[in-house]
Amino acid sequence: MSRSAHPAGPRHGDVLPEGHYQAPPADLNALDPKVWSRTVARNAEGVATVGGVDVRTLAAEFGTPAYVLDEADFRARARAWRDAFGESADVYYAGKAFLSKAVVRWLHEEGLNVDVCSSGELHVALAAGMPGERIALHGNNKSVPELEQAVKAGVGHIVVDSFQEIERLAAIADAQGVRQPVLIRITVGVEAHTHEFIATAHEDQKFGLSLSGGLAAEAVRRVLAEPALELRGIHSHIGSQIFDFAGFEVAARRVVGLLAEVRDEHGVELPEIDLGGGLGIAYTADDDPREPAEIAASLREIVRRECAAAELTAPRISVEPGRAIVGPTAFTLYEVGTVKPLEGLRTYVSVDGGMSDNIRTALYDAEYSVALVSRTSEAEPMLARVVGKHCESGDIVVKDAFLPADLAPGDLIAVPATGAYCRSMASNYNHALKPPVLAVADGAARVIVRRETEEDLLRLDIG
Ligand SMILES: Cc1ncc(COP(=O)(O)O)c(C=O)c1O
Ligand SMILES: N[C@@H](CCCC[NH3+])C(=O)O
Repeated sequence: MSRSAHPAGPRHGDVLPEGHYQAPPADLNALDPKVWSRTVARNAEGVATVGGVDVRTLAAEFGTPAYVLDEADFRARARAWRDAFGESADVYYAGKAFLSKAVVRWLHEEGLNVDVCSSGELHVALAAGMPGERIALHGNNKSVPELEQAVKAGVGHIVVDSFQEIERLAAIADAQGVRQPVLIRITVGVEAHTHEFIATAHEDQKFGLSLSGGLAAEAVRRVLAEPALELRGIHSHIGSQIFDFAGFEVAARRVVGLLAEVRDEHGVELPEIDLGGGLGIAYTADDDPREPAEIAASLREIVRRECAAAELTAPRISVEPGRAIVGPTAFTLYEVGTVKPLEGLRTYVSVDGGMSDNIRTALYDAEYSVALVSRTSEAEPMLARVVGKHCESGDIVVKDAFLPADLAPGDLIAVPATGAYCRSMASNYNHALKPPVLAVADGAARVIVRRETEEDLLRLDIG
């Protein structure tokens, strides 16, 4: 088909009534390594491949939509974080980004720990063989059973988030006859430059205990007074999808400041600080993330400098990257169902998934890119909006992106950088079936999380 297939669709250069859009890439067939996982390429027929398997084979064998995870890339990124922080630090992969048994096994093999924030995540981590001491538990409202399970599993530490939780956890640890290591989550008052829904260190939100309001210092007093709790350190997580490193710098400085106060008031030097996760990744070619080695070097230097100034022994550092490890390693593969040009606006490309497999665009106004992957095309760029099949006009996956003007039903398109917070935030809206996660490596693909079926839905519906 040629460009004339959709004569009414706007082209690059057309004046749009609202919003902005990314400039069309110089080559619509290129798969920019900035946003695609590392083994993605096109074969001689122009079909995109990942881990040596072409996407048409994946679609034929496993159906669409599907999350396609590049195992070699995942392992390489996990290793890069591990190596960057070395033996004197701990890397906890944030399971909320995406957790499955296969992923936990890879993390275990690559020497990383796991951070979980619910009994569901804890259960998966343990079921995959992650030792309890390499798991950390988070959450602003952990239930009593969740705390009991975590203490019983011997988790390495629990990050406490309220005075009530300190009491609750002390009672549980006491009843189980153990001394539970804990960190205290504090809010350092940093306004992280990210979407307000994913910033977590300002004062007016639900996480942590405020440093400036004195709640953090009071939490230290209360934990130290509990014989069943062992205060190991302080935790700060300032938000997510952050590129500006200044926030981490301020957070590290304030956390070390609290360690100095604790030493002065209680005569104890806490051995650990956890600076959380939150490092941004490239969703489009405009994003410029930092490498783990550079991040590790900056954090170490800030902590070293601040500790030297406060005459403290530098504590062990832990970090909790989620998105930065898994985000870039997967794409979502969709089949195009309908193509609807809207005169003077843009062309709506409907795919067989939508906000049920990627809520981030609707929730955070997130930017994504997209490409035609089942073939190449020499047609002109067409300004498109990739939408799902849900009963909601906000059901948008990619707001503005250029696709070839000959795009047609049956073509496969893929949205890169969907490894984090897409499957883990997927829903059954409109009774959509959650897509499978396929792990691809060395020329072979396997299902690591299977597609939901209608029987799964009916099994839950016992009415
Ligand atoms: C406490 C904590 N640690 C780590 C993370 C992981 O963040 P990210 O996936 O942005 O690295 C989060 C989520 O933002 C979090 O709340
Ligand atoms: N789920 C969010 C980030 C929040 C991370 C958890 N604290 C996202 O998709 O960007």
